[in-house]
Amino acid sequence: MVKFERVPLLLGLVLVLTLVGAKASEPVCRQAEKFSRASFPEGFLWGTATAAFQVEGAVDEGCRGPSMWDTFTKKYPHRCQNHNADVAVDFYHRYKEDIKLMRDLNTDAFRLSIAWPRIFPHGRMSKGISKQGVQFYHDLIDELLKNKITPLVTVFHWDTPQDLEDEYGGFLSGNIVKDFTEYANFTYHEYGHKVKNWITFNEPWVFSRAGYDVGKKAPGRCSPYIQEWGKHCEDGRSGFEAYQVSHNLLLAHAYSVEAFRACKQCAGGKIGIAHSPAWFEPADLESVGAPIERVLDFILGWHLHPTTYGDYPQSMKDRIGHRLPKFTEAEKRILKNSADFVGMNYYTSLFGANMQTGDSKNPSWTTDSLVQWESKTVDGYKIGSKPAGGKLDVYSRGMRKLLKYIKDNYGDPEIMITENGYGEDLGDLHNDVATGTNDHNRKYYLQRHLLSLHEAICDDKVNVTGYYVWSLMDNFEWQDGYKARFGLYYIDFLNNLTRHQKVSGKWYADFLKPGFPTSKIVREEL
Ligand SMILES: CC1=CC(=O)CC(C)(C)[C@@]1(O)/C=C/C(C)=C\C(=O)O[C@@H]1O[C@H](CO)[C@@H](O)[C@H](O)[C@H]1O
Repeated sequence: MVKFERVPLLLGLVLVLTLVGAKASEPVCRQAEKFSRASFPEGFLWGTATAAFQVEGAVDEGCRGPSMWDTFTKKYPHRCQNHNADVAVDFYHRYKEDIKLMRDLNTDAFRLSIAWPRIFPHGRMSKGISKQGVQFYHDLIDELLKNKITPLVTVFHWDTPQDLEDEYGGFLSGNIVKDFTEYANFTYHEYGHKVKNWITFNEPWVFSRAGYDVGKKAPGRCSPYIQEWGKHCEDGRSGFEAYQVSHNLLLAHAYSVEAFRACKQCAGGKIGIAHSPAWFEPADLESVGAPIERVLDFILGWHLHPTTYGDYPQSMKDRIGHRLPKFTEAEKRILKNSADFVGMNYYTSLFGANMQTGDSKNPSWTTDSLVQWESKTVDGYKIGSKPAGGKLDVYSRGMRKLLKYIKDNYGDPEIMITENGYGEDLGDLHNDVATGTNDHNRKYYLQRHLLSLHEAICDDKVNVTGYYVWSLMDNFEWQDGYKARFGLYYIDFLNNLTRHQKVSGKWYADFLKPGFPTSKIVREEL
């Protein structure tokens, strides 16, 4: 029998054992009267995200050199809606005003990217450094810090210096590893004492597949047999180049992380990659299990497996064979554990249908995975709702499932949602400010995803530490030009790029306002 006076002692022992048993990384959720930022763990970062090429403009200022996206938009205007990013939304000149908008949203974090050709206009240091470019990012970062907004810096968001494209084909060549590492290392040493959160690469899967397998994004390379885009591609080799590009990119990541970890002024900082997986549900019984595992390996494991475990997923090696480059043992060692956190950009989910055979004569990333992407099951069920004008199906559970999947399969890492947002094409009403700001669909999208995120953190105990809405404001949406709007602020392109807060922006600001009764939505309504 337990004697009364021993009870406190026993309770103390239980408490100690519980604390020892609990993982230090496990999130501590808080009770809040209303669903709001107060429902999330203390210290969670709330922000918005952008990328240099999509917002800055000023492409000829401060000695900036051209990037491959400048070339792509000028050489193939028809592949980008006849739009370019020469002015974009003029963030280069208006960043102070835009930081006020971030304050108005009650955000405390901001994801930006550095444009490589703004720092090294010709791609490498020996060919010149742009002092103005370097200064621009100092000014921007200082202004953020002055406003108590924590920067998350992406070193590379797709704007390869054109000179490196011309010299050796950019990421198609192993030469990029040295040049990228030099550039990244320069940024770490220049800004590492001010910036503690870093991302080396944005969305390697999209960069390699869309640029070098499908040909939809710069540099627009693919084989002629690729549906829809093949007719536009002047050069390329689908089923080969994307794997080579990612191989070089992964090595560039690993060597640059080694440089980051050796950089004294970067001490206390962390660095990762921003991935962009979709979640997949099986389209039929035949697709349950292995096919879904395989497509997740292809879309996420391709880059997350090497940076966690040092090599590509076995399913990719089995399927792609000699077309998948191999890492040496030394490279595997440097790749392993080369990310301090996992960045995840989440937008949508799809159904995956098992394919019996690939197309060995006409290889491509998609057929290599032996999984067909579908937006409906054979019975006609949709993965989620797609409001009129919306770019993608809305399926917030996919985000929760992916977070749990990463926790379970990649060693329970720290994760940041580095992008999440709703894109729409307003069609004929593109320039109608009232329509553009009345974006209830975006507000619902954010609400649903934040509820799923809360479940991932508080119920599944996934270690998520930040959330960034894509995007602060409408901007240059790559091959969709300015037609697709993602912002919490509407840009009036006909009226001096005036910024207008949308309904979604107002909602996010309220959600983030300390103590504000933001919303009556409860889980059952999901
Ligand atoms: C949007 C998606 C459609 C698909 O068919 C495949 C997905 C579901 C995996 C998908 O998420 C692909 C996304 C792509 C191609 C691009 C992307 O995620 O880009 C990032 O998102 C922003 C909005 O598109 C973009 O502006 C930003 O620069 C990118 O980081």
